[in-house]
Amino acid sequence: MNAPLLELDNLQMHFPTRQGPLKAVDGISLSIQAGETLGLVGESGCGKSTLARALIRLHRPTGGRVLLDGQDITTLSDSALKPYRRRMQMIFQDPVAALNGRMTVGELIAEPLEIMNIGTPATRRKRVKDLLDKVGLGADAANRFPHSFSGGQRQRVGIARAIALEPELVVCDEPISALDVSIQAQIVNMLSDLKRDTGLAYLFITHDLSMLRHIADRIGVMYLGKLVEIAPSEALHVAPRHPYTELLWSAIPVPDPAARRDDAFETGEVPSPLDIPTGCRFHTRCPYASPLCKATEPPLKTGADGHGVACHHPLPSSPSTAQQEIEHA
Ligand SMILES: Nc1ncnc2c1ncn2[C@@H]1O[C@H](COP(=O)(O)OP(=O)(O)OP(=O)(O)O)[C@@H](O)[C@H]1O
Repeated sequence: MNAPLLELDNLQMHFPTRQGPLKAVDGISLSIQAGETLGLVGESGCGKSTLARALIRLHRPTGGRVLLDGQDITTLSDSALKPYRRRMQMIFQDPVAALNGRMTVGELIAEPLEIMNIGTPATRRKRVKDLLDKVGLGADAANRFPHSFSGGQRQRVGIARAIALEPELVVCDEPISALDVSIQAQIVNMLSDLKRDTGLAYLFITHDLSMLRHIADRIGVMYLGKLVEIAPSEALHVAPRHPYTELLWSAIPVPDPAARRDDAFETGEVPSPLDIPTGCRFHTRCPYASPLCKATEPPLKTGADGHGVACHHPLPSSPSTAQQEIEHA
């Protein structure tokens, strides 16, 4: 396997609060290969956005390392980061909301090029036109203001701006969750086409697990600031090994009521990241928890098949394996 495009080594992002450190990201190691789509899932508040922001250095991590192409960028100053910034971009839920409403779409898309001193005004105008074309907006969109656009069109503007500098990694933080269902598929297909055409990699954060199955090469599952499972997308859907992943999957709506799975177990409350349980942080909600789980945090162990799980009592990797395990017991 090639050296990863991006590598996180025990990354931490703790926020100081009056009640003590809030451990939003609490020691995550993972890598993203060039051209790969890594999906990231987990309940609200588990630290997905914080991880995304720390890895593209919108936050300065409080511990661990971020390596881009082997270069340690964890603590680089803003000026030293500049050449790395163009290689990693982010798409937000409503990217235009955060931008200057007085700028035209053309100005918004050209802005990253200007900041990086790329091209002349004329070549930038040409590039904006090409980018608008690429995201399915006509060239006349350049002179309009984003607030006059629909949600789907605004997301296209956000994507054009994100890809203006030809990044190698784009972090997509819930890019479709605010859009009508009919528009969601168009945006996802466009992102897939861009990946096919340019070979860029995505970190894709979403609550839409069924969609992720189709677009992600691998999926990571986060719980209370930790990565509890990571595996090739299909393996994670067909044979999740962490009880928390099983819980997430059991919550996916099934179209055919007759095929609906029983609720795996009562979900209970997610503990506060200000007061993380001892041992395995999922043990307070886990039906399989043993005294070991309460006492000792399980490390993430990855098998030869690339399936990693952090659990003392992982679920069997497939029904046949389960049978073998029973036979050998
Ligand atoms: N700047 C900050 N200061 C203090 N706490 C923060 C800050 N940013 C995030 N948090 C806290 O960190 C935790 C993780 O938040 P984060 O937004 O990363 O979760 P998330 O998994 O992305 O949630 P969602 O799916 O709702 O977007 C939450 O408890 C949140 O309140």
